[in-house]
Amino acid sequence: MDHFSIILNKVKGIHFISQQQQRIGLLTIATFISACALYNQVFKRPASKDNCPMVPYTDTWKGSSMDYLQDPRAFVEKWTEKLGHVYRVHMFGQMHTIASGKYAREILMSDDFDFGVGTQKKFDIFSMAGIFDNNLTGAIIRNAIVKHLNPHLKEFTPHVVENFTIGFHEILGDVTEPVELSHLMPLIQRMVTRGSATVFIGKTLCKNKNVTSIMQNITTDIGKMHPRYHQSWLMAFPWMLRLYFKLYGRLSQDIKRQRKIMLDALVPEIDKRQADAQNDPNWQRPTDVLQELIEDSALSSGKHGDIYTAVLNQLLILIFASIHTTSENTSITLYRLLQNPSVIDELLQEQEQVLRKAGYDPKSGKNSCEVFTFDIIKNMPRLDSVCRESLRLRSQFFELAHTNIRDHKVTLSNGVIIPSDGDVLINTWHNHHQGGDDIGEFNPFRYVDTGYPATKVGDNYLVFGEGRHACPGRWLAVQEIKTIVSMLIHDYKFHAPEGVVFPPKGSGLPYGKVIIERK
Ligand code: HEM
Repeated sequence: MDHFSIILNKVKGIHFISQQQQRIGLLTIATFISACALYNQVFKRPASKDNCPMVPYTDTWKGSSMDYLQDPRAFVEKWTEKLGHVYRVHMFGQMHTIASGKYAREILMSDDFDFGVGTQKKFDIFSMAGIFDNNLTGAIIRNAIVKHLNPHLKEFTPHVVENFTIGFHEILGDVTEPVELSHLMPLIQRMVTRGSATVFIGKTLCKNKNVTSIMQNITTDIGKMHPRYHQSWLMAFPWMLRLYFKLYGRLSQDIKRQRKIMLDALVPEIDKRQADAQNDPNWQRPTDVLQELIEDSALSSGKHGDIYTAVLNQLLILIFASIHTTSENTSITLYRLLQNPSVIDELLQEQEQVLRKAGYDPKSGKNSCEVFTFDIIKNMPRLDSVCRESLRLRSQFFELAHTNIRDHKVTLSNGVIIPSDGDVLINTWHNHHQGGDDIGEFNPFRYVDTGYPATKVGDNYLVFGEGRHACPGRWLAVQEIKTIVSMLIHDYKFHAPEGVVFPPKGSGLPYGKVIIERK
């Protein structure tokens, strides 16, 4: 089967007029795109006039992609040592500038570079989710989080904790006998989804299982359709990759079905809220993100389509940014604890002290729903440090793609030129490994009393980015991670009978069987 038939089969539900027309159309597009790609690679290589060193490569199409993917850690360490903080690597069909040290900050702090544009070139999850809003802006969701979610975290916490418990029971029931899990992710994803759903869509909609199932799985489901898993050759053709993303979002029956389920739930809820706000004198305004979006003047202006579609698209952006990221990082923290069980004991001692000080009897058998309030969690510096250390040590290498969005070149302070539309990857691994001799080790209480909580971004902690676009949801994320860890270690005993593996490549997500037993 040729490449174009394969794309067609992968992009579900394509219905063109005839097979022959499909082929002619796609071959024409592909020939044009390949010619442009070749032109870009041969004639538009970034100027070497800026003396930026480059990782040598022989394969014009793959560049250094395979070397990097096979052993990213060795690749990053070798070339950073040889070439320094800023160098070029040809990967995934194009030249990238790699930046570490202070140059990472220079990129992240600059308005000339954009994370959204850079990321979408590699994985345009918005198009793949059927979001085709030309006026799309991240400012709306950022505003809803910064102005309305973060200030209310404390009051959200009881509902979030209650829903973590519901999520736990949905997956594991009462755990009357020890339960074996092949991986922690499904449990954590459900807990994070249930907890986040109360904050995002409110106390009524969060009970809709069809909606929460989509919230939990849509990022992974779309991720699995990325060509890197089934048509990796497409990665060498950035233009074709973009075409694939768009076609998938336009034609996938799965996406159409998921959007319809979400809309079927959202439309009556939005209608009801709008009617109640107008007609019910005793109406109590919900404090969730959904209400902020309904009232957002830009979304109701019609510029982003009808209000229902506009709100759905913003909620999807929020879901993509939050559920999978928080679930992954909660699992990473828990696997670190499973790898270092003595740290769990130390965290339990901290819990006991904090709970006693707050007037709880830790042995009273009270369930964790009631005890883990916002203030209790805030008073656990050792837990916070474990969290920061676990996230810092995550296997991440060249991340946070940023594109020069200006129509002119940008020159970094060392003279390196980033052409218009040029891409920079941040060498997170290098920055996260700057410090003392033990910086590569898991030192759980490294950050206790240092003034560096898990939410504080910095040059050597880029988990949440840095600068004006640093993750606005990190307070909720860290609060969720710490609460889930606290609840689980408070009520259950955990162990990993076959050990835990932190793979140095791929997603970098740790794995290992886990046995959970009620205390
Ligand atoms: C551990 C979990 C999370 C991680 C690791 C994470 C990481 C990130 C990173 C690296 C960025 C890009 C920052 C930059 O451009 O410099 C980002 C942006 C963003 N995150 Fe998070 N995030 C997490 C959880 C959340 C949560 C829970 C929310 C929502 C409540 C959220 C909402 C956003 C939004 C809206 C942006 C875009 C900000 C903008 O463009 O101005 N994230 N996040």
